[in-house]
Amino acid sequence: MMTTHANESSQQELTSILYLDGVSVSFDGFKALNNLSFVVEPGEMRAIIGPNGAGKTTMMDVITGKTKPDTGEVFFKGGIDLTKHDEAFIANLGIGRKFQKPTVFESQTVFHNLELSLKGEKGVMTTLFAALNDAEVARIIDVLGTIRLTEKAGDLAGNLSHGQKQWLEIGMLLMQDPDLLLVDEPVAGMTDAETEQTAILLREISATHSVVVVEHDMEFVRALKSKVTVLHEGSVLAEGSLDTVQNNQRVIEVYLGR
Ligand SMILES: Nc1ncnc2c1ncn2[C@@H]1O[C@H](COP(=O)(O)OP(=O)(O)OP(=O)(O)O)[C@@H](O)[C@H]1O
Repeated sequence: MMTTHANESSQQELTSILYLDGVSVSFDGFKALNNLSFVVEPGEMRAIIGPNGAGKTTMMDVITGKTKPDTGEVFFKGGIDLTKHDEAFIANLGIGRKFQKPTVFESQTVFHNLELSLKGEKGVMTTLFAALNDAEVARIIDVLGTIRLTEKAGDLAGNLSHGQKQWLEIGMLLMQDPDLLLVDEPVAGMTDAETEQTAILLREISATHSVVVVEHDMEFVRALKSKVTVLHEGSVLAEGSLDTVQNNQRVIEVYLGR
């Protein structure tokens, strides 16, 4: 008879939005990920924390197909084996990634940045001259509201504050309507007010999308009110509410207490 654990695992594999099991990645013999396993449920927001070098970026790289794991399983939406696909294909499957540094088109307006991100692979030249249909305009207006940039729609992206550029880039991801958003250190360099707004904004987004956020700022992580996974040396050290992991002795030793 199969063990209960195996049955539970395969059940989670089928119903989860993101499923990592036993994932290892080595660089020249150094294990950046070491038997990493965690599961994100549909509609969940998850914060990933951990010291420098814990493997957070490598984990994102594995999910988005930039790095192939040496061993382990990575599944999206139940049955899609992400280890079998490249980055472009995975992005089209509905996984949007926001890197730490914003990469908006500075010489274009906020509105146009969102327009250029519309799904449909129209190509930049076509998009520049194609008229938007009503549904597309409505969608851009909706996203402008979500990212708090309605008033800035006609401004050049280059004139936005650092925090607003981060929001615009989140908006550009939202235009593609991904099922899963991966957000890397969104509040680094933000003002306190922007950081607070970003937590509210991501919580709103998580009502309709699954979101994985990597972040060091504990006050921000608390404001996300999500389950937290602590990585250390390429594995999960602890998982649970922020209060639970903050009181975990091992977490205090390797990360929070330093
Ligand atoms: N391409 C690579 N070649 C060699 N070593 C690498 C490579 N990428 C990552 N590493 C190493 O793997 C480990 C994990 O790195 P990773 O960037 O995933 O950690 P991190 O948790 O994102 O750290 P940080 O919080 O500093 O961004 C580090 O020790 C890093 O030096």
